[in-house]
Formats: sequence, C-alpha cells, structure tokens
Amino acid sequence: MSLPKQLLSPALKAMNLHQTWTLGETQSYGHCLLKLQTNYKTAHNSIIVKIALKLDWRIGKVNPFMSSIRARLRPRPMPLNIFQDIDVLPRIILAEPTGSSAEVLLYGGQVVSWKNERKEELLFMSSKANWKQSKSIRGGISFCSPQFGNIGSLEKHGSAKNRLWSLDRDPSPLPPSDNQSSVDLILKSTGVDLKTKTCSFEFRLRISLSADKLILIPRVRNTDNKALSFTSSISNYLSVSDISEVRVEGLETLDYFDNLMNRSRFTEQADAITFDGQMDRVYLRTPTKIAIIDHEKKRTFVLQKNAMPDAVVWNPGYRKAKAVPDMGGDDYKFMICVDSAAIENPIVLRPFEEWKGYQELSTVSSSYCSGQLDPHKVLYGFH
Ligand SMILES: O=P(O)(O)OC[C@H]1O[C@H](O)[C@H](O)[C@@H](O)[C@@H]1O
Repeated sequence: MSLPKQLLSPALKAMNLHQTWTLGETQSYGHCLLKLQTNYKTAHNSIIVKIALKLDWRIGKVNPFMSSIRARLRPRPMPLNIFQDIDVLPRIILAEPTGSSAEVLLYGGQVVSWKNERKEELLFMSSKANWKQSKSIRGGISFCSPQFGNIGSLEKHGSAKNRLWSLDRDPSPLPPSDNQSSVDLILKSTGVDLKTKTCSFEFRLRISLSADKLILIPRVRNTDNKALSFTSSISNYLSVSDISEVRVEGLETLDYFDNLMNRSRFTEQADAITFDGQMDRVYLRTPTKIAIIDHEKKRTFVLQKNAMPDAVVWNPGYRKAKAVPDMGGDDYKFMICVDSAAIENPIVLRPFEEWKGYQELSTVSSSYCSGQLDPHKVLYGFH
C-alpha cells in the first residue's frame, strides 16, 4: 500500500529536528541505516509511519550531512530560557545555582545584565540606551569586530554588535553547552559585510556564567579562500559607584595610544590610573590580568584575558558625555569601560583558520590591591 500524499507530507516534516532518530545497525564500513517511527491520527484511524534512511559516505572525507545527523542524535541539552515579548528584543536569561544571573540579547550578542547572587547589577546600562534593533545599545558587554573604533574603512566598532545573532547548536570544537548558565551564538557575514570586507567569515560567541564569574569566548573563522585581517575588542561597561572613586591597576609603565591626542603613543607614568576628566586610551601588550577597584563600593572587578593583548580604557567625562546622544547627563559617573582588545596588531587568519579569544570577569571584595596580582600569571597567562 502506498502512503497517501496528505500523510506523507507531515511525515516528511517530522523528519526534521523535532524528532529523535535512532541509529540502526551499521551494515558495512561507510554505510549506516537511520530509522524514524511516527504516529499519525486522522479523524478515523491512526497510522504508523516508519521511515528508514540509508546513508552512504565516502571513506576519508568529512560528510557535512553526517555531522548534522550526529548533532541530531546527541542527547538534547536543557532548553534555554528565551524571552521574546512584544516590543522587547529577544533575550536569553542565564541563571546559576548561587542566584547570579545574566541576560544576553540575540541582537548584537550583547550581555545587557549581569547580577551577582545578591541581585546587584554589575554592568552599566545608559539611562538613554536605544533599545531598538537598528543601533547599538550603550552599555553591557559587546563583541566589537571586525574593526575596533574607526581605524579602518568598516563600520565603527564593527558590524557584530549591530546584527541579530542566532543560537549556535553545534559550537565545535567547543563541547555543546548543556545547562542554563551558558549560551553559544553564531553570526555569519552578510552581503553588506562582504561589500566592505570582501571576505566571508563567521563570528561565534560563548557566554558562560558561574558563581561571581562571567566568561566570554569569542571566535572568528575565516570562511573564505583568502586571508582575513581584523581588529576586535570586548567592550565592558562596568557599573561603578562614582568614577572619581575608581582606580585601574595592572597597566602602569605600559605604552598606550591616546585617542584624545590623535593616537599619539605615550608611556604610563602613574602608579595606577585614576579619573578626573575624559580618558580614551588603548594600552598595549598588557598583562593578562587587570584590576578595576571601586573604593566606595568596596568592590574590585578582575578582568582576565587571553589572545587579546591590548586594553581600552574609556570614560567620556562630563563634557564628552553631554555630546553623546544616548547617554544621560550624569551617566559617565557610574561607568567605566575597560575592554579586552586586539588593536595594535590586527589578527590575520589564513583561509578557513579560526581565532579564539578569552575573557573572564569576576568580582572580589575591595581588600584587593596590586600586590595580589600573581606575577607568574601576569607574565605567563592563567591557563
Ligand atoms: O560612542 P561609541 O561609538 O559607542 O564609542 C564609545 C567609545 O568606545 C571606545 O572606548 C573608544 O576608544 C572611544 O573612542 C569611543 O568613544
């Protein structure tokens, strides 16, 4: 008996992600049998549809179809908490057993909230942030690539923060995240990027939350057959009590480009960086660990990073903040940007090569001081 068309079409539909396939016997090397059984109820009867699919693949070659089948056969991870209310940008809520949480937008792959177990917000968000899906949202944490700032011909701070990312179900070679405190996102270059960059690429971003720690692992893959060169930063808007109470340690004696002085190069002379007006600097070849100490809040942010040798320190100060349309008058007091970055030497990827960065943000109580920067880790990294 042949299956009526009206039943065959939903049966074929059922062959997609929503059904679990079972792996049948392997008949010989390079062949495999996949089986699916579904039950259809019509008004009068119930019909069992059994579908068997034989797959052949060539020895020694990776078959992308097989790897997608394997991905379907993997045990299902816990569903993510995704919210998509009307008029609100789709967001993923990451939660962690101690009570800390984070919110990640698909738009820009941006982290717009990170709260500790006492529900205190650790990230700054502008009181005039533009929450529409067209411009970047001032605040939180975002991955800026393939260009930092306006050094180059591409969109300022790159296109990654102004695009809608998707969930990345197969973040290999990273293992898939299987809990509700981690999310993997992917963004592929579009025709618009290609017009300006003339090279196709993929961005991937893993955001993981654990007790008092937020980890970001950005990746850039060159999917073209010519070399790709790019600069990047992870822009961190940290919430502080008052910028005049903040000092940044770990950057002393380093060279920096001063963006307020036509990117001229200077050497830091101060013991630590403090703020009494606008500051916009790119510190070069920094240690892997930087401390941002908030005396009034008695809280220290510890920024640890790998594969991003530079660090941007930015606060607009009173005057510049007035000229920034999406920033409230006093907002500059309650924020500091200290970004992990690769700016001085652009990253160059050969065809199909992938770059992987790493950033870990954590908080400790303010008894922290520069003496606690572990010299070994500062010199040799923390992995
Ligand atoms: O105003 P935006 O384009 O978001 O840039 C905000 C800031 O980002 C970085 O920190 C740059 O070093 C600054 O020069 C820039 O002002």
